[in-house]
Amino acid sequence: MYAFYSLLIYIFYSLFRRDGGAKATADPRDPSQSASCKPEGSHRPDQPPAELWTELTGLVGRSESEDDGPGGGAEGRPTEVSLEEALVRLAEFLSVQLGAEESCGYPPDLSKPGDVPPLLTVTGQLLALLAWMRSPRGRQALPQGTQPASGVQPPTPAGPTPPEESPSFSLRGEAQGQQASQLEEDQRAWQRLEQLILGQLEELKQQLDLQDGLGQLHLGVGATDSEKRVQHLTLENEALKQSLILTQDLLRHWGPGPHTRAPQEEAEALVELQGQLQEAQDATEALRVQLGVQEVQLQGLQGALQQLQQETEQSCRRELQQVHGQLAGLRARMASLRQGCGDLRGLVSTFTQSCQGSLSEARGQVSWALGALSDSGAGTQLPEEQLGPPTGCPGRLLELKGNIRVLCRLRPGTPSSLVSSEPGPGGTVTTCYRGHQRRFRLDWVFPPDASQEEVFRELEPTVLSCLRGYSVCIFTYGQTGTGKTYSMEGPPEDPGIAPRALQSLFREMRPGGRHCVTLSMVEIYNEAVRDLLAPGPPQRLVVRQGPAGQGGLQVAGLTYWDVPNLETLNQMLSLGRSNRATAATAMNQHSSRSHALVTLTLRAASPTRGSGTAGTLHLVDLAGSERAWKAGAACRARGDPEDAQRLREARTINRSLLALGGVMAALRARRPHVPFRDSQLTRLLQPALGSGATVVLLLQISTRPEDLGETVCSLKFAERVGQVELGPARRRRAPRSGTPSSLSTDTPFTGTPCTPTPSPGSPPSPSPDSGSSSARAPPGNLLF
Ligand SMILES: Nc1ncnc2c1ncn2[C@@H]1O[C@H](COP(=O)(O)OP(=O)(O)OP(=O)(O)O)[C@@H](O)[C@H]1O
Repeated sequence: MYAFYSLLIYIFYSLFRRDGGAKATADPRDPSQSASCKPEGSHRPDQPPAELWTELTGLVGRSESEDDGPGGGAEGRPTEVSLEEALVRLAEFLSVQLGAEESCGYPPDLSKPGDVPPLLTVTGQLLALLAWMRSPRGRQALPQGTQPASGVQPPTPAGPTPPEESPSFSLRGEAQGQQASQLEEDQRAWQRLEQLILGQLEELKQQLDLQDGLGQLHLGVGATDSEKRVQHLTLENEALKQSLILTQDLLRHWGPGPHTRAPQEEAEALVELQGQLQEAQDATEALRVQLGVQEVQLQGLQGALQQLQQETEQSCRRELQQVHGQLAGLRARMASLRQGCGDLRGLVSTFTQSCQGSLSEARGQVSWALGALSDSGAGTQLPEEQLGPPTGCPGRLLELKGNIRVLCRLRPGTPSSLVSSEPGPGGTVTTCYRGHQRRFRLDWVFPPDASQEEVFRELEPTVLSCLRGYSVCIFTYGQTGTGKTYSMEGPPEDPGIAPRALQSLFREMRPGGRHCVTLSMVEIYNEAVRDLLAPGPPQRLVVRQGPAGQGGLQVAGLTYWDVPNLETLNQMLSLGRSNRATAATAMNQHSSRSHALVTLTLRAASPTRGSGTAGTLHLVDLAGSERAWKAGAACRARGDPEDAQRLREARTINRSLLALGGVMAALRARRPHVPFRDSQLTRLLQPALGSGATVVLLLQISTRPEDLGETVCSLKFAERVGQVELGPARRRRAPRSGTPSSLSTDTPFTGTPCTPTPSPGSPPSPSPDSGSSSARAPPGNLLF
């Protein structure tokens, strides 16, 4: 029982100390402090009843220790027990207590109001009070009730606007009225509860007094068990009394008490608080508005900054692009200047060489003339080649014109808007391929209706320069079926470049002249070099490098024919053509499946004891380029049993043409290494493409839309070839009377001796009316 009352006191103390602890500490009359001063420890029973008892006494002990205050020392201070924990302990204790009473044989009859133990009643009331105090209303009312009247400050003069002046006065007045009435109601409820608890405590006190009297009666009698129990109860009663007194003090002190603050004051305080709240809200709102304005300003500034950054970036980019453009322009200008400088250098060098050539030629002429005069008297006529350049030969102009020229001839056929041309010198071909328009400039463009005569007229000066010792190479290049063979050979009724060139050369040479013409003709079929003018069936020839120091190439077994006249030459050419490999392709019924190389050497003996000239004319009819997939598809569509053969031919042709492109690219870039050895074609063309040679590329293109891809490729190749510089054209000197072996390295093919036979597939035998052709038999391996 003692513990129970102590616990009750503790609960009260905890309740009120938590709610008004600060004030209780500050108040010297604080009952909790007086409670803590009470020597409750001395009232504890000598024999602890159970664990629960220990715990409860521990709780009380803790509350006492806590009550020691700040001066009590923090060392060994037990942890604070929560109110909830105390309540749980109280409930447990009650159940134990009731159980003990039941076990004693006089259980209380709870159905009768008179039999309900006052302890239970008081506890119930306390718990009800506790529940009310923890409710929102209790929380609201309790602090006000426990605050001393002095704590309420009267409204200051500088406080909020008087209610009469405030527009929200009526509303606030209503709120204040409601709060005041609620306060009064709570106060009345509190007083009722207080009265009730006090009454019950009084009843409890009376019962305790009764028990106390009984205890004193028994205390003096003896020391039986009942007496001991009575003594114990007496002590417990004593403790209860003290607890009761303490509880009353607590209630008196911490109860609502008389309200010192009038409702009017409360209302004024409320108004003031509301005013302060309103002010705070206004200030907050103003700050919020200010914040919003500053945020807007910040956003504006950020936007401006971003715009400024973008503008700066754009202007920087523009300037950078301009600088790039200027740089590119300057680079291009520098390149063109460099090129112009190179051209000028070339021209100067050409001109110098030309002058030197002319000078030496003049010297030779003078010396020859002097020799002739001394040998045969003043009436001796000068040889015709020394009288001046042949008619139609522009002489030095040819050298200055450039050593590589690219001409383009359009094959007749369906005109297409995808390929257009501006014919004539410096003409252009414009293609529109895959939506991309491209313009190619060439040295000369022949329209589809250009005649063979027109084409040759442009080439004739170059051809005739061979008579003066120049090395000239004319080759036709283009897609299969575009007219390469037509342009080079031509039909008998409309001959092409080769027959016209030979005719022109023999016309210029004049019968009885000092020129000696030799001829050789080979084809390259599937990378095999074959002699088309061999007396027997065409044999595969071996091409190899000449002995060190002599340079050039060796083509072992190649026949080399002296041609006395044009008729014999034409006969031999037609024989060689007939030996050439042809086959039907998708684009051409008589497609040349090999590259054909005709080489004519024109040696002019010098009238003096000096060296003569040795001009060379290479006429090359290349096999047509054909895309492999196209060739394969065409073969399959035709159902040709020799499909594989055609496909192989197409691949070999393309490979060798690719090698030719590689050689042209290396020459154009002036690389130290030119890959002449990549194919048999480039190996054989090496002398014709060497330094000082004159090269004419006749590009054949188709205007058909389906051939547009190949046409563009061919034009690109021609463009690359046009950029090659072989240096100024140079004349070749030949020994005064030499054999082919003594010719310079660009002298064409020489061959092993053979006896001409009239059988088909071999060179024609000499005929009395047409002169004679004879195969030369140079000593040993002959140079190419
Ligand atoms: N300018 C032209 N005028 C008239 N006919 C032409 C012309 N060009 C080409 N042809 C004709 O086109 C056909 C193919 O010509 P050609 O054999 O010369 O082509 P190619 O380029 O040599 O083909 P391939 O590379 O397959 O040998 C021939 O029948 C030829 O008569």
